[in-house]
Amino acid sequence: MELSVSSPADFHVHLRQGALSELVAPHVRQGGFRLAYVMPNLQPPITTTEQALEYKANLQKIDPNVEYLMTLYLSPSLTPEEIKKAAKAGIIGVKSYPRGVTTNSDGGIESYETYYPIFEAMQENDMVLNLHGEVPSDAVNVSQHSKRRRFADFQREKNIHVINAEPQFLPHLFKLHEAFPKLRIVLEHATTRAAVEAVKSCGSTVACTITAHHLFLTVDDWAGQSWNYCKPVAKFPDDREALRSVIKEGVPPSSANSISLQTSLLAGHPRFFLGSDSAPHPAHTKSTSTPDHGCAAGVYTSPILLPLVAHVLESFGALDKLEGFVSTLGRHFYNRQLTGEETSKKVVLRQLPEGIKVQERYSTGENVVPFWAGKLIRWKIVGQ
Ligand SMILES: NC(=O)N[C@@H](CC(=O)O)C(=O)O
Repeated sequence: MELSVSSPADFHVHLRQGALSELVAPHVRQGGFRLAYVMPNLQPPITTTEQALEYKANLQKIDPNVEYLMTLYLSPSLTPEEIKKAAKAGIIGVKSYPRGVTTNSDGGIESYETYYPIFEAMQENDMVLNLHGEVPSDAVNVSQHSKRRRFADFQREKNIHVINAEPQFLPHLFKLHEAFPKLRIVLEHATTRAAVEAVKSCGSTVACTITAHHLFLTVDDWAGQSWNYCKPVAKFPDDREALRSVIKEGVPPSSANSISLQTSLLAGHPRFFLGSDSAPHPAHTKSTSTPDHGCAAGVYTSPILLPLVAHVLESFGALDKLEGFVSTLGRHFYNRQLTGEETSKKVVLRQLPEGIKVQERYSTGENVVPFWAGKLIRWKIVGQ
């Protein structure tokens, strides 16, 4: 059996810098994708229009055949004037990382209200706010435990940890949406039923990305297995079920905005689409850790992305939603609809009942291990 998909688009991908970028940027195409929405958490982070355009030019040198959509990193140096400039230069979004929750988030934000003038400018200039939807953990550590602590101290703690960090973030999403109803907001890489329900309950300006790996994994798969460790961490089976169900959901045309009846019924919920959060790390930072520093957070899916998504959608009976999930719906939200000519440029997948093994690692100067390494996938790209 063969399937074809029009111009797949990955609406959340980490393409890194330097030698790692040289290795991983070409994997966007190799994985079947034509558009990459590029994350700005480099070192130093991408905080200005100039930096974003320079980064884009570097990526274009590595692979000119991908459309790169650029983002800025939300930080105190960003101003409403810079937002206007960025929008004019074709930069699409601003990514918010709460301080300290994930890779390169030390310069991340501590309070959303501080940034209201930025969000106002983004709303006016039709830029997208991309949210890493977790609040920082405040679990008591061992050394604090050993000190004498008053009851009031315990009450003040919010008991936040990797499992509840996403649900605890959702009030911020509601507040932002209420304050800026016209601002397009994407809750990135949702992992919980609570997040799915929250996004559904918001208006048409709020959407949500889902990764391929979160459709496979639950907590049992990363506890003790560093290659599957990413932020937000995969949650419980019921949460994974919610992610799978919303992809399968067909919706009536009234709530599908301008998407046609036929497309909306075939495509799944119109505000949930793929953002792989493909996040490569040098292999040694994933496989070893010290008592002070755990392993790096991030799962790498770019080189196998389209076959991987087809494989997992097939496993839960959603193969008919593939094109909506990886192309049409995200493109619709981001106003990157295809022209007639582009629609006819298809990526073709062939089903391999016996499966094909995922490569164990990718190397040049750097060495990166992909998700599902050594395991079988039932789909292969045969034309693009
Ligand atoms: N997802 C991850 O675990 N890691 C991402 C950062 C992020 O998006 O959280 C990375 O840049 O490595």
